Amino acid sequence: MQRAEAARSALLTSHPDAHVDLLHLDVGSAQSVLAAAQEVKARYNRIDFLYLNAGIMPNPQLNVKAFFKGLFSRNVINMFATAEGLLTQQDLLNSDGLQEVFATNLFGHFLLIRELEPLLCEADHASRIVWTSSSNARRSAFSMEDIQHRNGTEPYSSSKYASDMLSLALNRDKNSQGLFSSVICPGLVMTNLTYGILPSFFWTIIMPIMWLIRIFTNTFTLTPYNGAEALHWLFLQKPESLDPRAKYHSLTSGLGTNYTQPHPMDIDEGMSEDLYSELLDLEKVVRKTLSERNADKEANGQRE
Ligand SMILES: NC(=O)C1=CN([C@@H]2O[C@H](COP(=O)(O)OP(=O)(O)OC[C@H]3O[C@@H](n4cnc5c(N)ncnc54)[C@H](OP(=O)(O)O)[C@@H]3O)[C@@H](O)[C@H]2O)C=CC1
Ligand SMILES: CC(C)=CCC[C@@H](C)[C@H]1CC[C@H]2C3=C(CC[C@]12C)[C@@]1(C)CCC(=O)[C@@H](C)[C@@H]1CC3
Repeated sequence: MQRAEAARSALLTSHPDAHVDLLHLDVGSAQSVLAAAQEVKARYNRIDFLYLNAGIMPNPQLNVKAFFKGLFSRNVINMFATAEGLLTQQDLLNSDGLQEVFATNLFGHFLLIRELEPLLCEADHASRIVWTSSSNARRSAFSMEDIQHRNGTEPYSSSKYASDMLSLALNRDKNSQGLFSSVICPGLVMTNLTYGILPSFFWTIIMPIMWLIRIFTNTFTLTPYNGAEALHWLFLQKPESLDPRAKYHSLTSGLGTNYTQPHPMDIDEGMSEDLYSELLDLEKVVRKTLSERNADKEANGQRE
């Protein structure tokens, strides 16, 4: 919570009238999500905006050969914008027995939304969900037979594609109850996530090249401030005016101007509805396992 305290202090320095509450939440743990949601429900009776930004890309491996091949191909701009074919990750199982990337980037957020539905779905009041997705989300990385991506090497791409589909399904099912969901991509931003792919000194050395590439793609937003452009832009829009099938991209021009642009997502209604039901089924299993585990713990505690 130390970093959260520091962020809170910084916010209060720039906005002294703001009210900033902190809450501990590990989206990669079902138990933690349920506990945090209980706390939110106890503290508040309405949610206006829920930003689902937490995400991981563990053990990323860069395919150097594919990078140099792509560099001299006609696909070079797309390669820099989406990293298609460049990255794989090694995923692990978490304490709930779920794939960690799936659990953190998608399922934990799904469970949180489900728990907070009473605060999010009020017919007389619009609530907004915003997912931080990625231009790395790709249909071919996702399989309905393996939604957790147990058998592949691109769990990040798969989880982000799943979040795009889930957003569409939420809009279809919940717009009538006042809940609206949108998806953004912040572009390539220098954060701990990118420092996990290549070391920070390397990024510093190639920074002039990155500014040069920005002229051709505009997706190299590079700073968290620039990357947050689409989040801010969405905040200012009327939810009914937004396209549920669009991903809103933060972009930065060669001259450093920030803007937001919608791009159609490569998703279909049937598949997103199927994913939604799969997630509901998995939720039942996870809740059952948790309550059995908690009952066991209680019984053991009483025996001691
Ligand atoms: N950087 C980039 O180029 C891009 C990033 N994104 C997405 O942006 C989002 C933010 O990533 P970014 O800032 O780059 O990466 P960082 O690794 O710097 O930050 C990740 C954030 O997610 C939080 N987080 C991670 N795991 C958990 C968890 N189990 N429970 C709660 N919070 C968690 C971290 O919290 P804490 O600090 O407490 O650990 C941190 O705030 C991610 O969803 C990422 O996929 C999308 C496109 C491009
Ligand atoms: C810029 C140069 C000369 C070298 C860097 C090559 C790659 C490390 C880099 C190229 C495209 C980048 C990229 C991402 C990570 C780093 C790259 C692969 C992301 C996958 C990071 C996370 C995301 O969600 C995507 C939006 C990024 C897409 C581009």
